[in-house]
Amino acid sequence: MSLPTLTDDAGLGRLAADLAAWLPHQRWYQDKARELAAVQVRDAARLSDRLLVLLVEARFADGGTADYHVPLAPAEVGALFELEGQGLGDALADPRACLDLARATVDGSTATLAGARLTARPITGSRPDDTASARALGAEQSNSSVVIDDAFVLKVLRRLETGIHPDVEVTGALTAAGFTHVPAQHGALVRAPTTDDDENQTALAILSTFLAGGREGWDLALAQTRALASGERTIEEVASEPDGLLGDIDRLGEVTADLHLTLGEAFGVEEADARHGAAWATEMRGQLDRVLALAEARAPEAAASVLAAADDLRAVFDELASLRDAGRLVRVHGDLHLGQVLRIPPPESSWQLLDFEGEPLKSLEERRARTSPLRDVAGMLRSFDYAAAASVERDGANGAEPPLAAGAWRDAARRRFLGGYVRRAGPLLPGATASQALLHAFELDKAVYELAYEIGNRPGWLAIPAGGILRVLRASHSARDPDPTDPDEPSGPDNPSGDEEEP
Ligand SMILES: Nc1ncnc2c1ncn2[C@@H]1O[C@H](COP(=O)(O)OP(=O)(O)O)[C@@H](O)[C@H]1O
Ligand SMILES: O=P(O)(O)O[C@H]1O[C@H](CO)[C@@H](O[C@H]2O[C@H](CO)[C@@H](O)[C@H](O)[C@H]2O)[C@H](O)[C@H]1O
Repeated sequence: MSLPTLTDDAGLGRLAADLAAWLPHQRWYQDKARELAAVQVRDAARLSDRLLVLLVEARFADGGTADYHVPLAPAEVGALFELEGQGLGDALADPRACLDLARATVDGSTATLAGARLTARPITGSRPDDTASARALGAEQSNSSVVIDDAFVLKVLRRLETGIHPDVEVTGALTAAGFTHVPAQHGALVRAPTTDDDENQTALAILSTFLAGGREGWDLALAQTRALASGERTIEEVASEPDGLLGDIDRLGEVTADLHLTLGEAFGVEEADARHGAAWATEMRGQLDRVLALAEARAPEAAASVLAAADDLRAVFDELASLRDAGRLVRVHGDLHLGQVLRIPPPESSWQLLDFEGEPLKSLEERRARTSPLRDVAGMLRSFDYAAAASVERDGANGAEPPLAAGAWRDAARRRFLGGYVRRAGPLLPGATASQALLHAFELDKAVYELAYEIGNRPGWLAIPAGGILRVLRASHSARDPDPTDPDEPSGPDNPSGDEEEP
C-alpha cells in the first residue's frame, strides 16, 4: 500500500465530488445550516507513509467558504474514497496514522500544506512512542478525538480557522501555570507561514493527557435526572449519593471560579464599563436576529414560542446597555457545559475542565476576547436545564417542561453551583442586581445559540432551548417586577448572591 502522488487532477476532482457527498453527514461538520455548493481539495500533505492530510475547502451557495481538515490513510477494506487506484479511509480509524499525527504535535514535520510549514508547538513535550495503541473516542462532537495508550488524547480539529486557536492557547497557558483542573497539554500541530507568525497560524491537532476513568458530567447528570424522573430515587437520595454530581456540584462552582481567577492572572483582568454592556446588547441582538431568521425558515412551528417572544428577549438584552457596573472581564472557557467537565472518581475526586475552543459558531476574535466570567456560569446553568429536560424522551423528542422531580434537581444544581462559584469569584463580580441581570441575559443568549445549534444538529432537542428561553424570561420579569404570588419567582435558584438552600 502506498499513498497517491496527488498528480492526477481528474482524480482529485473526483475525490472532491466524493468529499462533497460525505462531508455534510459528519457530526463535526459545522456548516449544516448552509447550502454546500462545491468542495475543492486545496492541498494535501504527506506526513508519513500512512498519513495524508487534506485541506478541503467547502464553498457555499451564500458565497462564503470554510476550510476543513480531513486526515486520510490507505485502506484496503472499507475505503471511503479512491485516488490513483488507492483506497483511502479516515485516518482516525488507522492506529498507526493516528500515532504519526500525535507525534507530529511535538516533533513537527517537514511537510508543507498550502504553502506553509506544519510545525509543532510543544508545551510539556511528552508524546507517545511508536509502539503505542490508538482508538477513536466514541464521543465525536465538533472535532474528532483519539485515545492513545489510555495516556494521551489527540484532538483533531476539523473546521480550520486562521489565528491563534483558543484551546491551544488557553490549555497551554493553564498547563504552564500549573492549574490542576485541566488535562495537561503536551503540544499542538499548527500550519504556520513562519515559526513565530501567530496571527496567520492554523491549528490542526492538540495532544493532551487522557484522564482514564473520568466520567463525563453530562452522563452523571442524566443518570440522576432519569432516576428522579422515573421515581426510582428521591432528590434527597440523589443529593447524598457519594461522588454523585449534585452532592459535589458546589465544588464545580469553585473550580470554575478558580479557573477564572487563574485566567485573569495569565491573560489579564479588565474593568467592564458601559461600553461593554452596550456592545454585548448589540451582539446578542445580532445573534438573535440571525437565529430567528433561521428558525422561521427551518423550524417555524417548533420555535413559534421563541419567535413570539422576540421583543421580550430584545428588552432583556437592551438592559445591559444601562448597567453601570458589569464587574471584571477575563478570558473564559467560552462553551462551558456538562459535556466539557469530567469527574475523576475517588480517591482523587476532582473536577476537570475540557475543550477551551469556545462556541464553534463564533469568530476566533470573539472567542479570544476578555468577557464577563458569568458567561461560563450561564453556560453551565443552561446545561442543568438540558439535563432536566432530557430526563424523559417521547417519540425521539425532548419536552420543554421536565417532570417535577427533574425540575427540582435543576434548581438545586443551579443554587449549589452558584453558591460555590460566588464563594470564590467575588472579586470578579458586580453587585447582586447587576449579576442577576447579566446572568439572565447570558443565559438567554446561550439558549438562542443552542436553538441554532439544535436546528442544525438535533431537531428533536429544539424544545429544550425553546422552553429554557421562556423560563429565563419569566425569571427575569419576576426579578425586575417581583410578584409574591408568582410561582416562578426566583427565590433561591436565580439568586447569584450565593445564598444556599438545601433541596
Ligand atoms: N483529556 C481527556 N481525558 C478523558 N476524556 C476526554 C479528554 N478529552 C476529551 N475527552 C472526552 O471526549 C469528549 C469530547 O472532547 P472535547 O474536547 O469536548 O471535543 P469536542 O470539541 O469535539 O467537543 C469529552 O466530552 C470527554 O468525554
Ligand atoms: O461540545 P461542543 O464544543 O461540540 O459543543 C456543542 O455541542 C454540544 C452538544 O454536544 C452543545 O451543548 C448543548 O447540549 C448539551 C447536551 O448534549 C448541554 O449540556 C449543553 O448545555 C447545550 O449547550 C453545545 O452548545 C455546542 O456548542
